[in-house]
Amino acid sequence: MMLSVRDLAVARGGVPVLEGVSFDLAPGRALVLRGPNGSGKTTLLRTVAGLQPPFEGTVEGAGERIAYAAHSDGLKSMLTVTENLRFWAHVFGTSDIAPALHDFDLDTLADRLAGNLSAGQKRRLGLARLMVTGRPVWVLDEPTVSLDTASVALFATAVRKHLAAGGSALMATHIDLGIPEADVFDVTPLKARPRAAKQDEAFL
Ligand SMILES: Nc1ncnc2c1ncn2[C@@H]1O[C@H](COP(=O)(O)OP(=O)(O)OP(=O)(O)O)[C@@H](O)[C@H]1O
Repeated sequence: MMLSVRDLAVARGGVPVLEGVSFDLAPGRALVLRGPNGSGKTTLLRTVAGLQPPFEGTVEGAGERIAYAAHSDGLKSMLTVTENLRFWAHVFGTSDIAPALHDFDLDTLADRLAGNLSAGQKRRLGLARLMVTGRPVWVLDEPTVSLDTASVALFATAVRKHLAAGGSALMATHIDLGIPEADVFDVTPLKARPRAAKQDEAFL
């Protein structure tokens, strides 16, 4: 298994928002998280990615195998598209940025400063970064925000290529990604029951 989540409860500000979350993610599989605004999808993804500790339960197989892409694109605005990807390739110990440029239709933008890109172009670059990490588990929070229809299709193709290569993906999204083979996990029934906050987490 790439990722095993067992009886996980996740919290914001020390208050649990979801509990009893269990799922497995196998190589080559994608899992789409669904649930209304504020239901805890972002909190769950951040916990799985190791950015905050579980309130209860366990996450196995995460850590260094995860590439996490959140709402903010994390781009260096004073570097070009190519320089951004080279930077991330260096950080993650990989070298080939050509497939990432190509698959996200960034070839014609390669020499533009990231800061001068449109919102959707920035998002494409942020997602292209996932490819150069070389990491097997992609954890994506609303990956298609700002993307037009054609770019959503590019993204879906890139995810499928990643799955075909034995990678896996965990994604929160409100739209249909065009990846019909993905499994769906609705967090709505897992809303945490009210209980006392854990004081020692209030400072995280
Ligand atoms: N610092 C905080 N302290 C307490 N509660 C918080 C804090 N930050 C966020 N929350 C609450 O935690 C809940 C879960 O938020 P989260 O961002 O995980 O939801 P989401 O499912 O990703 O929502 P969306 O679909 O709107 O992105 C929300 O009700 C939110 O208001």
